[in-house]
Amino acid sequence: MNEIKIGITGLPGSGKTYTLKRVIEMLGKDITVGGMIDEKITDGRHEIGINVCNLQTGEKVTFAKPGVESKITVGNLGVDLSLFESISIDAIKTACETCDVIVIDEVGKVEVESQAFVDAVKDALDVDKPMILTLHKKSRNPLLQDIRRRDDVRILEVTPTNRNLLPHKIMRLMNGENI
Ligand SMILES: Nc1ncnc2c1ncn2[C@@H]1O[C@H](COP(=O)(O)OP(=O)(O)OP(=O)(O)O)[C@@H](O)[C@H]1O
Repeated sequence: MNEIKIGITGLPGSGKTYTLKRVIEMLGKDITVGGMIDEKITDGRHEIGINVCNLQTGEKVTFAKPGVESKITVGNLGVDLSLFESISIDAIKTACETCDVIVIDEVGKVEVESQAFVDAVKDALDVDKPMILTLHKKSRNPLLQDIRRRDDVRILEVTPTNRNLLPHKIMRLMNGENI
């Protein structure tokens, strides 16, 4: 597999995580995928929490929930960065050491508040392995700006029109096609 790094970007709710999950399914069981993924919890109408999951072990923790006192918030959810770090940092480091493909979902406004996460993402970008990241589209955070400027990261935007095709395009890029 090609050692390509792909950044999936797009507006909130455009389908970045969905695209990433489709690609992971399409990679199949013979490829080991590691890293972390954010998962929104809803009650059908409102977001009531955010989990961070270790893709390899399945371990997960709810790091944003109502009632958590924090300077960092997402709507009415308070963010506990130390809970976020308790899963994400080890998941990224282990993926860099042991997996075929590294996944980081997502490099977003909340996540970049964690310096340990920022450092882990920077280290992962220097590993010679295929990598897929999802990226907040508008944030001007320095890490996101750096990733957008790197010439070894191919940035692809999910839109309502391309969202069913994009996983196939990503697979072709990972298989070394020059498209
Ligand atoms: N290609 C698709 N086909 C069907 N449903 C989709 C598709 N892409 C996304 N969705 C649905 O749209 C919703 C939002 O998708 P998703 O969570 O992937 O967006 P996101 O860009 O990661 O959002 P956020 O910016 O909030 O993290 C989800 O309920 C998802 O299941």
